[in-house]
Amino acid sequence: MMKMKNTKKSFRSLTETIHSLLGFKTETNSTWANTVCDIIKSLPSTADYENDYDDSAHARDRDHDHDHDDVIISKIHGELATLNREVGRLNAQRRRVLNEFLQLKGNIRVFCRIRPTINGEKFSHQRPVVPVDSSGILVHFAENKRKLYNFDMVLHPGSTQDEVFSEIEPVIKSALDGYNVCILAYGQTGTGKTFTMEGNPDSPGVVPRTIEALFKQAADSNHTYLFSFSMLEIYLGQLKDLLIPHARKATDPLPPCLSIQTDPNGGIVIDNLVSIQVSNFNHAISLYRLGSQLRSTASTNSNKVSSRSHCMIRMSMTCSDATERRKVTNKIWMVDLGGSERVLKTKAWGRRFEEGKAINLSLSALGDVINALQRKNSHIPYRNSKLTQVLKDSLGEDSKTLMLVHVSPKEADLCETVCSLNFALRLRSIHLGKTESNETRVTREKAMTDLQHEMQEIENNRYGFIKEIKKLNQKLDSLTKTSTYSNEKLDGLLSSTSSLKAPQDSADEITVTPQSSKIPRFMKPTICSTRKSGTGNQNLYKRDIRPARRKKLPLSRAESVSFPLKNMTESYSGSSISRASYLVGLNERHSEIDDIDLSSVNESEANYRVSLHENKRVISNPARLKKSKHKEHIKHMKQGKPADVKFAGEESRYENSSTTPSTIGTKSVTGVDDSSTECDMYCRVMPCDTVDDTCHLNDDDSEVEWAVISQLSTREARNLEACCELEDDLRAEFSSFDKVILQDLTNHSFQNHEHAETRGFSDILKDNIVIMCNSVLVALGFKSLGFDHDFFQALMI
Ligand SMILES: Nc1ncnc2c1ncn2[C@@H]1O[C@H](COP(=O)(O)OP(=O)(O)OP(=O)(O)O)[C@@H](O)[C@H]1O
Repeated sequence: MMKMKNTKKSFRSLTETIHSLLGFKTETNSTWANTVCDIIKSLPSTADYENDYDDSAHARDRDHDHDHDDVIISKIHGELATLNREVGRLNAQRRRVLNEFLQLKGNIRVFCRIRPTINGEKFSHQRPVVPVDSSGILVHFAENKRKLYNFDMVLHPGSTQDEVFSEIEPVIKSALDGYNVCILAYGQTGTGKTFTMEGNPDSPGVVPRTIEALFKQAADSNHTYLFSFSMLEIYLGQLKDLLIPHARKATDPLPPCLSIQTDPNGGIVIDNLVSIQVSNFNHAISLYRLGSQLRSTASTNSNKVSSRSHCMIRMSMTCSDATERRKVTNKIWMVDLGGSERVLKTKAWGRRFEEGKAINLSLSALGDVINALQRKNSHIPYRNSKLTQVLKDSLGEDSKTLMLVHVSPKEADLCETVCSLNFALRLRSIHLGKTESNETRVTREKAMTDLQHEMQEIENNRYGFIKEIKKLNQKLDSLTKTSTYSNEKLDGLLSSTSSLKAPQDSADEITVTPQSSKIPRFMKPTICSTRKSGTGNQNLYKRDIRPARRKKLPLSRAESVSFPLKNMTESYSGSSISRASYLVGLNERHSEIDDIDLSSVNESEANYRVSLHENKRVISNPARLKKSKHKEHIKHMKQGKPADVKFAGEESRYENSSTTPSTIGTKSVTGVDDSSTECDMYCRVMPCDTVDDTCHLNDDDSEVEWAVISQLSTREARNLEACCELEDDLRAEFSSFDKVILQDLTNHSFQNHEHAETRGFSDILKDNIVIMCNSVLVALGFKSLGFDHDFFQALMI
């Protein structure tokens, strides 16, 4: 206090001193005096000093409070760190218990789902397939001939998608723990495999739920996961990438051939398979929807929209900061197997017959492999089908397999039902049934119950810790208005706490949980699923289907259209570029780039190209050019007219981007009416076929900042109308953007010439009138100067 008073005095005396100085120097130097006066004026008054003093006293008090708060905050931080460590420890324990539990349950588990009756199916006699409890099914062959089938779980006809998924969820946790996981939907055609895997918007199936759970659980964990999505089908024994449009005509370029390879660690790698890094659920689901549209389906006697192939969805995940994980990179396969069918019964012929045969053969090979695995045979016949080759590293010892066998409730299908049940039983009984003595079974079941209790305890403790963290966070919030560990995240953690469920006791009661009618956009059905729903399910699929006819999009023009391939090759090591004629420009410079981040298109796996520049981004789709357009382009080029594209043969592609940079130059396609420019950034794919071809692009590639070529083009994207459809897709996918514009670039190179050649009559008339007027004026000029026309003509000569 004394010190403060002294300071006050010294300030006062400073004013006095300056005032006295002013008096002393006034006569000698007026400028100096004025300056000093100014200083005096700007000096605070005495009252101000007093206020300052009070403020500083308060500030001191506040500082004191702050010091106190700081102590509390650092204490809370310390407690939070301890609690988080505890949660981490419990997570590790939970992982171990879960794994032990699943091992006891069996690494290969078989569930059976009975389809409910649909489309007014009626039963004249007693139901042929009756669930007796949560693990048994009674099949009535005849009046007094019945057989009981046991499974790990029986999902009765009324079981909801929620119930199905709750049984599957533990294996998803295993996937995040680094195990390869395989979920297979098996069964006769029309028994609901696709329904289980894909579901519908009201009751989404295993695939969307699994993807959602993966992202959610990964976000709740303490680690960073990188997910990538792939989708393929095995049709007539051939692998087809479902993220690349299929060739439809003989002249269409073939998509790259997929081949199954084994890496040095014994893992399976599918060469050329597109694998797109997905950053969130919406992104993955949009790709799933796109892939579903390309599935091979057909109408058969048994199912209106029958899958004629095995559809395989792969979510790969990499987590390098979790040492306790089984593998750094692992995957989860979700497979909608083709329907097993008796070809005689379905009366299939021709292609349908071939498809049925191929499906049956691969299913039989799958059965052999799982059977051999269960028996622990030294030889596992993986090589007998493409299906088992692809799943080789996800079916064995170190992975978790879940087979969902589907059966029909119809008496007419009894034969197929028994075949499916026997198939499933063959897989299951080997490790659990016949070879297991009663004593072992009791011990196993006891161990499982113990683990369940242990898991419950872990979850309770974890819950307690998380609640504690939440409270501390709130306290911290009130002190600092910031929190290191958001409560939303904690809410997620709390809701994700799970326990190992005991099998349900009663399966007889059929209850259908009403589903929410509010469905997220990504759950809206695909065209394929809408078709698949058939008449019986029309109420379930209420997608805003595109109008049958669409107005053509006006061509948007770009001042300069460029595609910085040379930069692309730096950021991406993809293997090929598809021929493409269409362009998508996005006008919005949006900050939520992560939402559409297709930038991490995988290594050497396909037709995707990514270029990343500062802020802008463009999405372009590779679509094939019409043959006629190729010819036109070539013709124009030969005539020396500006052309922006060169074409060569049909089949060849850039095989390796590292060989292409030197062949890719730049050339402008400017000269297009810029007043009509609608996009401020463009991207185009250069449809060069051979490495020798030179694709010219604009030197000024600053306009293209983000270039993502994805398979967003549908197979029909060959004309503008199809582009309109594509535009719809894009709008849906990237609704956060202001505008999505498609541009038919194939017309670009011709626009100048067309401009000259297609001038209207009015333009020609206007030109002629101008010439006439000029002539009259010149003539009048000469006349007025006194020269006659002879003189003028002489001049002209
Ligand atoms: N649990 C269920 N609840 C309601 N409808 C179902 C259920 N299971 C199947 N369905 C309906 O049965 C029909 C056939 O199902 P789905 O197409 O999924 O069979 P599938 O086994 O995939 O046939 P395929 O092998 O021929 O492709 C569909 O209309 C589907 O909506």
